[in-house]
Amino acid sequence: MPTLGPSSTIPNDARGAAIALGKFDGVHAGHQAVIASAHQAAESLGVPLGVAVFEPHPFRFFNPSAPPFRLQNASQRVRALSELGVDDVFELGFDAELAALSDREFAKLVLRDLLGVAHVSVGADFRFGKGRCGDVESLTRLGAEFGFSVDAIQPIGGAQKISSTHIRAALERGDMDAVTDALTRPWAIEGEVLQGFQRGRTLGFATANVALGEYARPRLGVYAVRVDVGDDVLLPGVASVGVNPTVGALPEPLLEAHLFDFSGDLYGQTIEVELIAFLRDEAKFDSLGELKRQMTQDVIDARRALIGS
Ligand SMILES: Cc1cc2nc3c(=O)[nH]c(=O)nc-3n(C[C@H](O)[C@H](O)[C@H](O)COP(=O)(O)O)c2cc1C
Ligand SMILES: Nc1ncnc2c1ncn2[C@@H]1O[C@H](COP(=O)(O)OP(=O)(O)O)[C@@H](O)[C@H]1O
Repeated sequence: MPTLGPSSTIPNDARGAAIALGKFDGVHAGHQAVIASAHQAAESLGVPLGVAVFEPHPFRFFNPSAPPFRLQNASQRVRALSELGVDDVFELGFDAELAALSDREFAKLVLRDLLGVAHVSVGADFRFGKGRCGDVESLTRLGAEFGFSVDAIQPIGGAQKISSTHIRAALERGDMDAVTDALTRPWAIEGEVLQGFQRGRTLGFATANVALGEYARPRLGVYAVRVDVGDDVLLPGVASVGVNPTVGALPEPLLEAHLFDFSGDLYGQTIEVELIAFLRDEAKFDSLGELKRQMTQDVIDARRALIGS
């Protein structure tokens, strides 16, 4: 999907929506509350429901060499938003031109001229415009000037407020129950299956390898997983997220998923791997025989962890 800029145009029937505006990386329970507020406005105004997101993530734009941190790729976000009943997702290209707009210019050029919004819902701590100059108060004032209503939604989750930062911290601890609760769905890595060193099949555990790319790094180790190999059926399996110290460490952690009771060819296909439960930390074994013994045990542990999940 091409990203939109202040000089883009959108189809006429997509204009005039009630939108939720933000980064929405993860589409977690807190984001869902903001989108529900826009949904209500869309229904009462009789207009489409839209979500406007920034792509790339503004943090990435300002910190090009920061470590990977994303909870979702752009197509996972679009799918999660469609499941909430969102009619249109507007990806606003976050570049030097957009970053330089003042809060008033953003409201005028993007919200009024480009999208023609009827309503905007944001999180209460939403900031926008050059140097984060705009906030809910200025957005509300600009809405009155440019003809849209504004709602700001307080964070949900009480003292332990649900946030992308809190989810990333839970991923680093391997606390997949906390991650799944906050996201309202398991965390999943989507990517193309790459060629590895072909050692897996000789060990008796063929593994479909997916690069982590822009995804946040979860705790390194072994997980019980469910894998969508492209037909919306979830296949059970066990996966390692690690650098494989036993066979000579990789420069970057890699996701390797072994699917139970499966023997197809997945190279080049896009698969989505849901990390359901953390089983153990990655270890360096003295021999391939010991690694293989542990992997056999991992399969048993993963099968058990997947029962009832
Ligand atoms: C369930 C599972 C657990 C694994 N645990 C470890 C581990 O603890 N230490 C390690 O060095 N590699 C571990 N690995 C990675 C293997 O070293 C790797 O899959 C194997 O070398 C095949 O690599 P290849 O796909 O590049 O051929 C694990 C892999 C799987 C599927
Ligand atoms: N049960 C399975 N789980 C995962 N991948 C499998 C399975 N059966 C066959 N495959 C295929 O085998 C490939 C992995 O084989 P492997 O020997 O581990 O090589 P690689 O080093 O490329 O990971 C996968 O990418 C997939 O195409």
